[in-house]
Amino acid sequence: MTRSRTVALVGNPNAGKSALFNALTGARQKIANYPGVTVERKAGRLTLPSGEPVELIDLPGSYSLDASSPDEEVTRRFVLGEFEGEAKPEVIVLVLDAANLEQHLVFAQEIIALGRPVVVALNMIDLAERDGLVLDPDALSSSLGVPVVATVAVRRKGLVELAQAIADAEHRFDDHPDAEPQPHLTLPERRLAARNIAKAAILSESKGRRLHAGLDKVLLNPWIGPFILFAILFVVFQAVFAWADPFIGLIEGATEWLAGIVASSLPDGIVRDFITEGVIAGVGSVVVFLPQIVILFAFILVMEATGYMARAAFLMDRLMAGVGLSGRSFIPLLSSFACAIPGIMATRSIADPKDRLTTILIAPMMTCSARLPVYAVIIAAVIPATTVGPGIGLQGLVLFALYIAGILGALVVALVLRRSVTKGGASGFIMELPRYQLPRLKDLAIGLWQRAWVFLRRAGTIIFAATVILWLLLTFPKANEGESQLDASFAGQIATAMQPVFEPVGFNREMTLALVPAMAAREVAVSSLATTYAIDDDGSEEQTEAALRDQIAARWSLPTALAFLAWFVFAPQCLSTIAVARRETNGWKWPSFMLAYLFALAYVFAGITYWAAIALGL
Ligand SMILES: Nc1nc2c(ncn2[C@@H]2O[C@H](COP(=O)(O)OP(=O)(O)OP(=O)(O)O)[C@@H](O)[C@H]2O)c(=O)[nH]1
Ligand SMILES: [Mg+2]
Repeated sequence: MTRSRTVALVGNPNAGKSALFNALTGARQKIANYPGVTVERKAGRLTLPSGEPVELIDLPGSYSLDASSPDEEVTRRFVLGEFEGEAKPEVIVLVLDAANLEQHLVFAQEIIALGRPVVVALNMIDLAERDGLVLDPDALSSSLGVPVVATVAVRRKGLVELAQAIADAEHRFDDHPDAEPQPHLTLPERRLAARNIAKAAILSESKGRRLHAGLDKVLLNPWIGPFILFAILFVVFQAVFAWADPFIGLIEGATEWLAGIVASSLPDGIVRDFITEGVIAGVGSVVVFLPQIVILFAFILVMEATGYMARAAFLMDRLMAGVGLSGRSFIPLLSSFACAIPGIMATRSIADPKDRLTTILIAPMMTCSARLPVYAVIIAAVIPATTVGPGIGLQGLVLFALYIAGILGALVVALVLRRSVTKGGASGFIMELPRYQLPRLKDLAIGLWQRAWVFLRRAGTIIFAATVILWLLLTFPKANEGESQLDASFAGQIATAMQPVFEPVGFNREMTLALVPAMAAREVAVSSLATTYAIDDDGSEEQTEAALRDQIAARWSLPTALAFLAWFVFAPQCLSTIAVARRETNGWKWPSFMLAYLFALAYVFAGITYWAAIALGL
């Protein structure tokens, strides 16, 4: 009995092997637009044009014959005939993605060098053409020394030609069975050769595609790429301070004007106090940060729209793998820079439950936009607006450092969690990179408007409510003659009771007090301080963000202010985040864990910052 001959489909992940397999055999293998779909070999029957049946084997995608993962191992063993009782495949069909030819040629050379009969299926030529790339299969064939057939697996194009080439390859090899394996090339040598072969196969390439390829070469370069990303982020945080000032001035002017009108038109009394100290000082002190939030999001939206953000994710993938997370966690973590709530919801796209849990647990450490007002007001108050280099403002630098502190903290925590409570292997991830595009002004405007609206709505609802409650607690009971209102009030009493806990990390009583309403939303810390100082400082007529800044500058020492900033890098100051974490993890166990470890981190880091600053004589 003669065993039917076998033909194997080999190539990089996502080249379209399974799609070709299905088209050639009528099978229904799972295909999908991401690498690593096929993880086992699957056999089917292919009838050659001569009517002769052969066994076609679909193999997992692979980057190299030096297998690193179990699925790649299957491919290697099959191609080299290492499976017990199975012969080597008679013909290897090497499936290449025409749109990513250079990358795919790296592995292709390794296969061709085996000296076995090979037919190249130059697949996805439709995508290449869509991108403005016209390839010459004959040129490719003469560089590689094997037949090349252009195919579009999903549209059944080139299938007959491919089957014929398979039949021919078999016979040609039967005639010259003595083909010698070629000398082994190292990976860098194969990379270089891949570039030259790919270049030689290009008939024409549109200007746009060349530009995009050139951009990617720079932006995704393993050395230059991260540097550029870092530089861009650096500029963003500089801009948040440098560009916002005139706009902040406008809003401040408007608040002052409003406060003036209220002060002169309302009679002295509780209503006037409520409006000036509670609403205008409290809510107004938060609204003033709108320009900074808009600037931050303008940058983020532009990076998303141009396709740069996906490249940033790609660059971060290796870093993420280093701490046991996959690049899949990047997008959820990135959304957490706006707010941890959508970020935690976005983790639903992470298949591995432990990957997902780890991502949820660290998401609150990404600096959400609610922290920006807190950071901004304290930085403006205690960090001098000097420059530390050409065009580098110290305030922007400190803000940048706070964002980095949150990211580093998250990475370290992920590393620890992945070795302890959420132990497990990291899953690989390679993402499709979208094409570069110029952002559309209209989309940008809509995106910014949405962000601004979310922020203003928060100011009008949750921040307003928390400020009003705090104002009531600060205003009653009324102080006796000679007593300070802060000491006498309910809020003051609460703060005094909590103070022993926070005294060791350098917090003063107003800061301690601000922590409580800030559980509703972090920005409330700002409005709370503003209201507290407005009530405490009855002499002043000015009750704006500028006044708050002056109060902080006058009353807080630098170590105290830095400790407060360090606290907010980590503290899980937001009940809605905890509630979402509960919903997404189906229970209180993980949210409680999250609360506990984040508060502990916040406390420890505030303390370290405070005492280190004192030791440094700041
Ligand atoms: N436009 C176009 N899409 C294709 C073509 N061939 C495959 N695809 C698509 O490319 C994606 C990947 O195809 P698969 O067949 O799963 O790729 P694979 O090589 O088996 O990938 P792994 O199993 O992960 O190694 C799927 O979304 C296919 O629909 C083609 O010629 N043209
Ligand atoms: Mg497959």
